Amino acid sequence: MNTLTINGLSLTYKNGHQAIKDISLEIGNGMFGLLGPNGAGKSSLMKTIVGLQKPRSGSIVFNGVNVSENPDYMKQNLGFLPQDFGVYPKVTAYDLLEHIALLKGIRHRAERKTQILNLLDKVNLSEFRKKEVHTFSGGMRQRFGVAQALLGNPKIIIVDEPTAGLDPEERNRFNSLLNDISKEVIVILSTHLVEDVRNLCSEMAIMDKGQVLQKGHPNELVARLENKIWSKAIDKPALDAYRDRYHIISQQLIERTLYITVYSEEPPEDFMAVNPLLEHVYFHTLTQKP
Ligand SMILES: Nc1ncnc2c1ncn2[C@@H]1O[C@H](COP(=O)(O)OP(=O)(O)OP(=O)(O)O)[C@@H](O)[C@H]1O
Repeated sequence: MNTLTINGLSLTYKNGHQAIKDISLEIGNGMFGLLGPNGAGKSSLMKTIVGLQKPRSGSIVFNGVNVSENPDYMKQNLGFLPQDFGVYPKVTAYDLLEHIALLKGIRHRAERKTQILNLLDKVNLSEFRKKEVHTFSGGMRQRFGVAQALLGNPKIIIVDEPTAGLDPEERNRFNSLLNDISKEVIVILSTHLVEDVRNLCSEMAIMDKGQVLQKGHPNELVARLENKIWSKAIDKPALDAYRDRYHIISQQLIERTLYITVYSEEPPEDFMAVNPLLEHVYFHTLTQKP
């Protein structure tokens, strides 16, 4: 079992912006979802975990090793799948993996070859190993990204917004691949897609404005909202009046009718009861007054 323990972590950028505020998390094997809107601080947290930037205070301990004091240990055990690689070189999938394997310090030629062929098989790209990576579709690129992240048998894999730009079929295939690899390693998935966290993660945290506002098991967080979520179709001009009276967690136009969803411990008059979902947990958390 791998463990990542983050304790009282804070990070302030040079311009004085505090992107991480006193975060503590305990993460074990399996998929951990880090959910939050744009600018919440997810990337800042992940970059700090992998050692790309130093925290102002607090500690990150991976398998008993303090990451700030011993950054090499994290590097040796890390697989990182960024949102986008930017430029895809005109080299074949096999050759690019070979290059990355060398950078990761896999020196033994036969071992490199075995790992690369196994990984290409795992991500379903064996038949495309001689194709140049820049010709790959979005889904193929993401699967290639997983293969490079898995080179060197990492114990912790960090994945930043992995399904952005994938079509539904590619997204399902990619998600099931992540699910398979997360059994024996820590996979941290940073995303603003509630659905991906619901489908994949056994533990999660919701971040906003540099803070962790909520954490736990998705099903348990959903269960806490049982009998507290209500919905109603309203006339748009009445929205402000409802806002004054109720804790509106989201609003949605469905076939030109405006529906509001509210959080209330007591049944509000003329509202429909709604079965809580993880998206209600997310919106309720983000709209709670401090
Ligand atoms: N190098 C930097 N210097 C100053 N401020 C920064 C820097 N990087 C990020 N920030 C700010 O820190 C906050 C958190 O940014 P971060 O990229 O961590 O959020 P995020 O949750 O990953 O968002 P996104 O999903 O848009 O990537 C934002 O307000 C951002 O503008």
